Amino acid sequence: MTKRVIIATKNRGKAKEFQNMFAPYGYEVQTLLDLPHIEDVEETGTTFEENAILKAETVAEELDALVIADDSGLAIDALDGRPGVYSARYAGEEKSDENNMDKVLEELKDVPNGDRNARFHCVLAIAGPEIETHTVTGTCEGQILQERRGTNGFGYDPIFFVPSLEKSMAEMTPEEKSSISHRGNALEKLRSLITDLV
Ligand SMILES: O=c1[nH]c(=O)c2ncn([C@@H]3O[C@H](COP(=O)(O)OP(=O)(O)OP(=O)(O)O)[C@@H](O)[C@H]3O)c2[nH]1
Ligand SMILES: [Mg+2]
Repeated sequence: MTKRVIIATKNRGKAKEFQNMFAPYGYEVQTLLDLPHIEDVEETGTTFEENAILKAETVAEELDALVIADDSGLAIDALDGRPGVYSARYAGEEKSDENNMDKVLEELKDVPNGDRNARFHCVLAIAGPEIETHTVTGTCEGQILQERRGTNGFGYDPIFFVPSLEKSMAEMTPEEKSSISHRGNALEKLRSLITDLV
C-alpha cells in the first residue's frame, strides 16, 4: 500500500515542492487541490504559526486524519518585515505572483544592493485526531534582486537571491531549492520530530 500524507494547501507551487520532497521516502502527497470539497480556511492569524495551526487543525478535523499545513512568506528588512504574513495577497486579493513581485520591486527601487536583505519564513504545523499539534520553523536568508532572474519555482522566487548558491531561487533545480529553502529546512525538523512519519 502506498503511504500517503495530506498537506492542507491550495498553492500549486507548494504542492509540487512537497511532492518532490516526500517522493524519495515513498510517500504520495495529497493536497486540497485533490480534495476540492474542503473549503479554503480563512487565515485570520497575525503570525505564520497561528495560520499554520489554523489550517492544519481545521482540515485535520474535517478529514479526521493526520494533516500538515504550511504558512510561509517573505520578510524584507527595508520594508520593516513586509510583506510577511500577507505575502500571498501583497498586491491584492487575486494572489498574483507577478503583481506581488512588481510591487516589491517598485517599493525597493531606490534601495541600494547592500540594503536589500530579506528572508523567507516557513512554519509547518502537524495536527491529527491522535496527536497534540506541533509546529516547526525554517528560514532562508537572501537578498532582493533589482529584476527577475529564472523561471522555476513560484511566488517571489525570481527576485530572491541566495548567496551560498549564487542563484535566484527561480534559477535553482527543485532539489537545490529544497536543500537550502525555508520549507526544506522546516521539513527536515518535522522529520526528526515525527520519526515514524517518513
Ligand atoms: O518565492 C517564494 N518561494 C517560496 O518558497 C515561498 N513560500 C511562500 N512564499 C510566498 O508566501 C506566500 C505564502 O502564503 P500562504 O502560506 O498563506 O500560502 P498560500 O495562500 O499561497 O497557500 P495555502 O497553503 O495557504 O493554501 C506565497 O503565496 C508566496 O507569495 C514563497 N514565495
Ligand atoms: Mg494562504
